[in-house]
Amino acid sequence: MASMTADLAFVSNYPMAKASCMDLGKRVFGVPVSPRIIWSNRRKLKSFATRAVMQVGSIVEESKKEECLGLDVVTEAELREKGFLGLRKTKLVCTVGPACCSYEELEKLASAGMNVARLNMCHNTRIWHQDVIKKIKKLNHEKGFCVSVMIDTEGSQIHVADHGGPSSVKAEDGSIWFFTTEKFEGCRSFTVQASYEGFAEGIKEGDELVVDGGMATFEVIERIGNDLRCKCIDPGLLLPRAKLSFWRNGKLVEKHHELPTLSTKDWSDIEFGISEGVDFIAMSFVRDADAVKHLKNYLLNKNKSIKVLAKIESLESLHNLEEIVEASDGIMVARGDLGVEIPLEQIPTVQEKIIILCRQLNKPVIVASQLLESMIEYPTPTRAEVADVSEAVRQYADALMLSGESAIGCFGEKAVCVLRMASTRMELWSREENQQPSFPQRELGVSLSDQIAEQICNSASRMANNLGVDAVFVYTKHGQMASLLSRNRPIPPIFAFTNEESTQMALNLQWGVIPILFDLSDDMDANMAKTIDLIKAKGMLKEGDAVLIVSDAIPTVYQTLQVKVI
Ligand SMILES: Nc1ncnc2c1ncn2[C@@H]1O[C@H](COP(=O)(O)OP(=O)(O)OP(=O)(O)O)[C@@H](O)[C@H]1O
Ligand SMILES: CC(=O)C(=O)O
Ligand SMILES: [K+]
Ligand SMILES: [Mg+2]
Repeated sequence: MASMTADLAFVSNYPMAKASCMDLGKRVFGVPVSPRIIWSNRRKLKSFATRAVMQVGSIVEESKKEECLGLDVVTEAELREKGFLGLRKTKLVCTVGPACCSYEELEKLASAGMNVARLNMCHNTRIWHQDVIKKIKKLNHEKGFCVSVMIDTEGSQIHVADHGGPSSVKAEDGSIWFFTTEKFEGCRSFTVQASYEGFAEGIKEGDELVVDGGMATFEVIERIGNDLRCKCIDPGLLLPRAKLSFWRNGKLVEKHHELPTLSTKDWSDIEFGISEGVDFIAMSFVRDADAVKHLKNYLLNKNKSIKVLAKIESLESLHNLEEIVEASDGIMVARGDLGVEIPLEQIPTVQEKIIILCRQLNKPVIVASQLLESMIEYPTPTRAEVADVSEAVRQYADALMLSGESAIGCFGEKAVCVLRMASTRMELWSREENQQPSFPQRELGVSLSDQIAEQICNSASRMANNLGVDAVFVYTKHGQMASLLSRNRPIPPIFAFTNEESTQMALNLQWGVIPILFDLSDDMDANMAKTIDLIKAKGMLKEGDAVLIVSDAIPTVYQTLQVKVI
């Protein structure tokens, strides 16, 4: 049987330590695979640890004046309070809206743990969004936060343009309503404006018109040109921009294929995002991989390293899930609109399936919508909401997202704290009480295109867990190895040092990764010595602490790897 061995270069000046590492590598894996690492272990290699740290200590004396560690203020505070293993791994995304758009409110969200700010281009003006982006960049620059910016496209969706009332309107059982595409000013009672011209096309008498995934339901009783006369059969509320879907014989009548994934307005919003230097573009209502590839190529041709996230929120996207995940830089499980297109009871299993697929294909995944919905109005979440949040963390999603809770709610900061506390608690439970194997290797069955990097990171993560190291340091240009390490969901946090700001901001979304902007040199020994020293100088790393180091930053070091298939 063919077996693969990797003979990898150690970045270490200590022959004795190197031999011990190799030996331990063999014992840990049972095969001679050894990632290029330098590490010291409190328990197993005490003498080497002392020597290594002393060596590093002498280097810091020389470099003290010129460097500072670009660790963000939130991580630094958390690290001081809880230590390496207490750092939160699950990332938090907050939607910015009128309730949190001031500098002070944004600062509160950032302090509470917001990693990414999301701007939904459905709402408000570009000037408003520009102002928010400026404030976030100012907070990062002046106050030492590290918050990335995401814009979320409006997409082409069939929704209520106007329902004839100022806010919500009740539809009573048996009441007759007109749904029209005719544009009119002001209110007409029992008349609802739909956003899309072709809204009534293909719709027949007897079809059901479902509002917001079940908030209210109507039966189509007559089609009159572009209008539908409908009877309310399940009373409920019509909210502004309520989503509309049609059902026939218990199946969704799919209408998205009639609409472009990126409208003219979406392209203008993308241009806006590019010029404002956003880090992520989340594409609404992605149907297949082509739209994602198109946007990615567009950005590539403009030499922009903005990450493209595909939102899974239509039935069609579920049919093409694998190709969409493959084509994108990350995924959002957009449960709000997804719940309009599939029965609600299917959401939990679909969510888990998407999270597993994203991990296999190494793409970050965000779980979004209604996580703490009741906190829009109340200062405490329901028990069911906390259970939902914890389940997403237990499934190892990369990130959790707040929508209305932060955008329009009265308790946005508190909602972030609830997410933070629930995630930290569940991460600890999974790990310490050993309820879940920390390394579910079987779930990572797929081999990615760069097998060497994949194997190094799998092995490194396993070593980090088995040896009980305090932290993993990765030196990375484009974030590849940081992301491959994160994919393994190792126990220690992953400190990713990169000299590319776009890499730093993109890694902000990845589970367990603390991205740090650092002036990497071509000398790996110097990089290691400097970064270890800088963390040590802040009192965060003590003698005897163990750090495992991986790198994809320097091509010449990378090329010293050899892989033999025997
Ligand atoms: N920039 C904004 N200005 C005004 N209101 C906003 C803004 N962003 C969000 N909101 C409000 O917060 C609510 C929740 O926001 P969010 O953008 O997450 O809605 P969503 O329906 O989940 O997203 P999507 O439209 O992408 O499906 C919205 O219904 C809207 O009322
Ligand atoms: C976030 C979003 O777009 C949704 O849940 O529909
Ligand atoms: K949107
Ligand atoms: Mg949506």
